Amino acid sequence: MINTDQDTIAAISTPIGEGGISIIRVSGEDALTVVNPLFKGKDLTQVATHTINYGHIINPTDHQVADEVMVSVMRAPKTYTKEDVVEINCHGGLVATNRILQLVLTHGARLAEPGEFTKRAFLNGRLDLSQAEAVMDLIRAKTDKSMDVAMHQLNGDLSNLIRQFRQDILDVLAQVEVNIDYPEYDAVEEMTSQLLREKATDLQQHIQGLLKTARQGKVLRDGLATAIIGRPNVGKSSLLNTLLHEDKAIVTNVAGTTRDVIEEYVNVEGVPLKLIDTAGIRHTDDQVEKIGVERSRQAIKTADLILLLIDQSRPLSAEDKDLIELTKGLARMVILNKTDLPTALDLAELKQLVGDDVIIKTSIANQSGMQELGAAISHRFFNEGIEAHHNDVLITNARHISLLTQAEQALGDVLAGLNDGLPVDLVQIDMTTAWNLLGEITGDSYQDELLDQLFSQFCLGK
Ligand SMILES: Nc1nc2c(c(=O)[nH]1)N(C=O)[C@@H](CNc1ccc(C(=O)N[C@@H](CCC(=O)O)C(=O)O)cc1)CN2
Ligand SMILES: Nc1nc2c(ncn2[C@@H]2O[C@H](COP(=O)(O)OP(=O)(O)OP(=O)(O)O)[C@@H](O)[C@H]2O)c(=O)[nH]1
Ligand SMILES: [Mg+2]
Repeated sequence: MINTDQDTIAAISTPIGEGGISIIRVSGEDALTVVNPLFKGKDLTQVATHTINYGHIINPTDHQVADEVMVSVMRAPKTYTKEDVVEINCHGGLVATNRILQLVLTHGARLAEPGEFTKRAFLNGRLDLSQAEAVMDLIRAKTDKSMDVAMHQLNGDLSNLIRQFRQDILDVLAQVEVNIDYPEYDAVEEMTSQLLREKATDLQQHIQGLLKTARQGKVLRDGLATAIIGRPNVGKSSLLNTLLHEDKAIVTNVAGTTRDVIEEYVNVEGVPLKLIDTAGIRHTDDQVEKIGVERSRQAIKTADLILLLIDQSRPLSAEDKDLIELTKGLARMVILNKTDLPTALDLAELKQLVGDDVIIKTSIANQSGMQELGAAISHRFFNEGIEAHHNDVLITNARHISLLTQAEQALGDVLAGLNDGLPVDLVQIDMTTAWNLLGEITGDSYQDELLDQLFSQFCLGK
């Protein structure tokens, strides 16, 4: 296979569409010699590094001006990729941006693959693998909290922890080697297995602790999936709109207004929620509504939290009772809405049906009860310990979870081997396996296929 890691690459690094400014990023040995002949202004090969330079991009063949631009020149190695980087800042818009990209591509650069700039940052040693993954998490972050988690990972907090684990394993393996080389001392075998046992137990506990953060990490990254459930017309879409401070979902007094599931991200009292407004659940012969109802049932199954809305201005209906039954045992909060209207519901009966679940009274129309609802959500969230590790490292990535799980198992094998009295050199193998698995998280050991697969999920231009 031809190695293309030395090519000079180019891509549009800003979203495609109308905007104030667009950036075409060029990286590689020839970045300057590719862009310079297209630039009318200062001689870019002569300007100081890390300067931005005003001028025009021209087509050298017909001398037509493509756009008025600012060009940043950043020479290796202090750049994002550690290669020479040139960034052309042009007017935002499809035409100018594509024109310039085309010119760059026909004058010596090739189109970058998705994530290729960041891949080079990794290959050239500026980032490790978990930091490169954090770059993508940053871009995808939907809440402040998930941005913070990704930022910590980009800063190397996870990498440092993993490196420490690996160093500990190396130290113990080195000690074991020394012991094996000097078998004349008494009880050396005893000491060696004691050493291995202590370290394996200690690391196993650390890794188990990390794996515990994974669920929390997922919530912080993706938001707590919160399904708003209830029969038609109870005020589900009104609740979504109120929490969002935006008229996102259609609200009418017609039962069956919402037909499809609507998802929106919102922060409630510091809790990142992925709110899911659903179609009111009832029996219906309407084809479209039927599908919506089916999707609502699906949303119940996958939700982390269920907000069950009930209209307290009406008696509990059979549909309400069905929904109470359907959501029984799930993480659920009951919201009694329309408290601005006279009460027609039998509260004692409801309490009997929902047991110990939190019940919150609201009038979404009058914005009352919203603070209580926010407080109840954050109380529930933080009391479940979601925030407990908030200054520590959080695991958010499926690849990391899988590798940590395997490493934890390898350490379990170390302990089992010691208990079964296996020879130390066999136990060492499991210890080394744990060391290798941890190394895959930071990319200290990796395979090319992994890199291709990982970076191909990135955005173009990143
Ligand atoms: N125009 C522009 N804005 C951008 C980026 C970019 O590439 N271009 N970034 C891209 O994602 C982010 C900033 N991240 C960056 C991270 C490291 C380096 C860098 O040059 N690092 C060098 C030297 C740092 C220094 O001068 O001290 C290094 O670490 O060796 C640049 C950008 C967000 N904003
Ligand atoms: N009086 C009163 N009316 C409310 C309150 N909350 C919502 N409504 C009204 O109830 C009606 C239904 O509200 P929606 O938010 O569309 O109800 P929904 O549960 O999303 O209904 P479907 O999408 O049909 O399942 C609208 O006319 C709202 O204005 C409230 O607290 N008090
Ligand atoms: Mg609705």
